[in-house]
Amino acid sequence: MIRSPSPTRSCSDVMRVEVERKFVCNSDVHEKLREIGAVCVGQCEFEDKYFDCPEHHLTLRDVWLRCRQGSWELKCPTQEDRQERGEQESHARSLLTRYREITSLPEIIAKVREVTGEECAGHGPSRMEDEGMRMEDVDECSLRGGALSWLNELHLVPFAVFSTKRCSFTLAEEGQQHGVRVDLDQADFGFCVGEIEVLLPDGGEMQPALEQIERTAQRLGLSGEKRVPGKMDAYLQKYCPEHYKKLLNAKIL
Ligand SMILES: Cc1ncc(C[n+]2csc(CCOP(=O)(O)OP(=O)(O)OP(=O)(O)O)c2C)c(N)n1
Repeated sequence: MIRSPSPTRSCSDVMRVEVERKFVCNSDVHEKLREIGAVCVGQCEFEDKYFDCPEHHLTLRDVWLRCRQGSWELKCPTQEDRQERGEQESHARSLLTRYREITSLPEIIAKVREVTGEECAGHGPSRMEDEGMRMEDVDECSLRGGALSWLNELHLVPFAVFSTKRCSFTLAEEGQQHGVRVDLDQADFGFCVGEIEVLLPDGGEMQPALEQIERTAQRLGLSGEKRVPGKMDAYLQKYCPEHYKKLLNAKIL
């Protein structure tokens, strides 16, 4: 298997917005990608370890902290999403997600503190052991990220760990400065999903990205009306049903 230089992508911005549409990955998707001129830019395999406090204060606010191959990333809702939450969404928007991505560790720690209002910290000793979590589960990421202390202090423990084999494609479009990226993911717990994705600098114009994704979906012949579940939906449903139920009830998933 070819390993791309970075499974976390090459964009060097520490803050950017990821706009994406997931799709059900059927057997003819490779052929379809070839037909529309998508170029395979590599395959890679990576492990994701997701963290939250035992009370799920982060994920219940739609904030996703993970360590991928030693690099920390935080995904949180954009300003627009916060405004739209609870309002009727347009058809196209309901299939699309937008998240701000933060990759600078000091900014991640600051954001986690802000989001939880430090709810995760300061309630006595860590509940890792109560939750059956072991420090060995965190060591690789935390050591590469600097130190264990911030995870411990904020009572953050891993709640999902899985590996993904990813095949990535780019699709250029006439008149568009940036191509669209299509990822085909195969998770090690038996789940496959495709993603059409555009990365924007923070504050970048959203509408062209939404239209580019819609055009790509049409070229791939995608017609689904319903939100397509991602790897996390499938993982939690299978391994953490109580956590999954809470997120469904809170309309996060
Ligand atoms: C369709 C949909 N996707 C994600 C969420 C929220 N969410 C759940 S887990 C989660 C974090 C993982 O995001 P995802 O885009 O699924 O990650 P991945 O597939 O590894 O792609 P990469 O980050 O490499 O581009 C989010 C944002 C949602 N509510 N609805």
